[in-house]
Amino acid sequence: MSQTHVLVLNSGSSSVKYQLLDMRDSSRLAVGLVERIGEQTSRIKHTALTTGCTREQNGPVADHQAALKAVAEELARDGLGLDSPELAAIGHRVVHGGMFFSEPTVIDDAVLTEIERLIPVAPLHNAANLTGIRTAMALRPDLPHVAVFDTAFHTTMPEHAARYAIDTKIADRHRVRRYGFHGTSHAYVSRETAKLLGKAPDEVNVIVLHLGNGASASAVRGGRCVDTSMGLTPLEGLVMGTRSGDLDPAVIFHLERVGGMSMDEIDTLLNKRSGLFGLCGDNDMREIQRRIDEGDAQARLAFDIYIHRLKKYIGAYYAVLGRVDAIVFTAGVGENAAPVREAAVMGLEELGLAVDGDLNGVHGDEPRLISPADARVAVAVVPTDEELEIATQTYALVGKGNGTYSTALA
Ligand SMILES: Nc1ncnc2c1ncn2[C@@H]1O[C@H](COP(=O)(O)OP(=O)(O)O)[C@@H](O)[C@H]1O
Ligand SMILES: CC(=O)OP(=O)(O)O
Ligand SMILES: [Mg+2]
Repeated sequence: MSQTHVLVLNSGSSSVKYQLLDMRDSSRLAVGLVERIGEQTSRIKHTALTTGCTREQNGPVADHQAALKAVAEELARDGLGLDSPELAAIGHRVVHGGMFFSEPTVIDDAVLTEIERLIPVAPLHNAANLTGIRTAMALRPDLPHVAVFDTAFHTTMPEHAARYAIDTKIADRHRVRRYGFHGTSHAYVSRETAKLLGKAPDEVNVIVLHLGNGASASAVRGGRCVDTSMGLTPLEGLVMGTRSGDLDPAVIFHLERVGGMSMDEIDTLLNKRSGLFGLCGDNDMREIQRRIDEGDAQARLAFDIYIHRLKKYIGAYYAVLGRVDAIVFTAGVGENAAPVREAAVMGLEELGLAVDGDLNGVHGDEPRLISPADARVAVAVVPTDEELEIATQTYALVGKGNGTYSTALA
């Protein structure tokens, strides 16, 4: 039997998203999500596209290892288990790849060690990624497991965008630089945007706004990333669901010296109790919009701070690129929250940016333009598909192309 299936695992800090695809036509055979891992209220939602059947289970899932076992069981119930002879490879999203990985990479011991070494600079993500990989490798040690790194797409950033203005020797010794994240999404969405404009990726300059729970912006010139808003860790840049994004680094000294907080407490504050959640007690944009509609001033201010930061990055990346062909919104907030899109470009008409109210209000799953027909710069909504991109890169690497596996560390 030919091996044409790829399983993609996207292990997040408290969730595992997965997709099984048949790479002959990139069709999805099964998709699912385990969320709120480690809590009493975990939920597993699994859909087999082969039968159209969806199952949901509620109840505690203790950790990522248990979550992976549950995923394997769900797939097996539909005859799509991990023991399938049709499985060609398993692709894993890995958030931090440091300086080493600019390409998808077959995972071996050296790669595992490097992903582990990077845990301190992606604390919410790399540990979960690693558990996902180890559990899946134990279930199918015979298959190639491929890591696709969030940082990879950003390795093209020029030094003047990637370096912080601190002592070069200290920065180099500790590998302190801007790496950027969500790269798989920025790569996929910028390419799809070129397609939507009827152009080749190397012909267009795009500002991608990936607004999910984590959020980042990138400036993409001719298909290559030239700047992005996340830095050494996924904390820098935009206001996010629970992360602060940019702040004066002296805030940290102040909270430690004057506020009496420990470094761990400040870390938790900035990563888990800041952003929209810290500002108004909610991190879900749907809830924030509902509260604004009811006249809630705290939710309104949180929204305004979120938009103000977003606008500053649009302006910054406009300046970095010089010429912008499209601004594109993606991920949970970007794809669904029309008021965010409208507010983000409001007042930027002089830059050629506007949204058409009717087009912006239409909900859909397809890439679409929301700018007026005569707009100088296209404004678009392009749903991201990190899992499809990971599957495509994984399948290409394992060989169906050149037949060789390579690791960036070899
Ligand atoms: N219909 C909607 N309207 C507004 N915001 C939404 C909607 N659906 C999802 N969101 C936002 O998207 C976020 C999740 O985005 P997603 O890209 O799935 O995040 P992640 O991959 O980081 O978990 C939610 O927290 C919520 O703020
Ligand atoms: C890197 C990052 O922030 O990822 P996520 O949005 O999945 O949390
Ligand atoms: Mg995401």
